[in-house]
Amino acid sequence: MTSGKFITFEGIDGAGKSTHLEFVAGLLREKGRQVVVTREPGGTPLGERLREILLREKMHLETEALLMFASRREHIAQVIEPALQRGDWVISDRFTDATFAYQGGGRKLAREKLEALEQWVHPHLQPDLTLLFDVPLDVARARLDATRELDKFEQEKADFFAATREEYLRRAKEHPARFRVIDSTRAIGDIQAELAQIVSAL
Ligand SMILES: Nc1ncnc2c1ncn2[C@@H]1O[C@H](COP(=O)(O)OP(=O)(O)OP(=O)(O)O)[C@@H](O)[C@H]1O
Ligand SMILES: Cc1cn([C@H]2C[C@H](O)[C@@H](COP(=O)(O)O)O2)c(=O)[nH]c1=O
Repeated sequence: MTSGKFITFEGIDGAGKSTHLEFVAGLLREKGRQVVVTREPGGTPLGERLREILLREKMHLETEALLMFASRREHIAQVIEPALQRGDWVISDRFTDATFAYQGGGRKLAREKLEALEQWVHPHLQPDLTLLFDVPLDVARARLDATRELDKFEQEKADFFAATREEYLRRAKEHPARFRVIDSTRAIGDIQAELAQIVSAL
């Protein structure tokens, strides 16, 4: 059995990450891999119910961080770990970097608290590769406005997203072996050409 890998997609809302999930999954399937595509918050029946609450209801910032990690605990137990143990590849639309970026950067929750939760919930699990889709705020906002009704996070102001993006980029610098920063302002075809190179090197 080949060993599976864990790939996460990250970026501020509207950066374009979801556009490329199935493309990367398709590349891996062409190479004969079994691929599980999932997301956070969500990915399990309980996680999807938590997602509904998290994306709609206002709450204390610590409640929000705890619910993100509660959803994640279930996701790891029910989906991520079983898939990796089977030798499948897992692609998740967001994981713990999102909590550091949104609840830490955006909402200013102390990083030490998030590190403690990370140690509790997944002390031995980290993505093998994190693709960070990076765009300036105005580009992300224009993409969102063109597409849909905005959820609780998407309605946040520019300074929230500036801090979220900054924390993503800080983490990418902190973990250079794991992160690949993708310039997501480019045409979709150009981004996919880069993704194909990254995947073939895995
Ligand atoms: N490189 C690109 N150029 C132009 N438009 C793009 C590009 N990438 C994505 N888009 C468009 O931007 C919109 C948002 O993309 P997408 O849903 O992939 O973003 P996202 O980062 O997953 O957002 P969210 O996290 O809020 O779900 C979509 O309409 C998509 O077609
Ligand atoms: C995992 C995670 C997510 N969020 C936020 C980020 C997004 O605004 C939503 C998820 O929606 P998406 O469009 O499907 O990406 O939730 C967060 O604040 N903290 C997290 O840990």
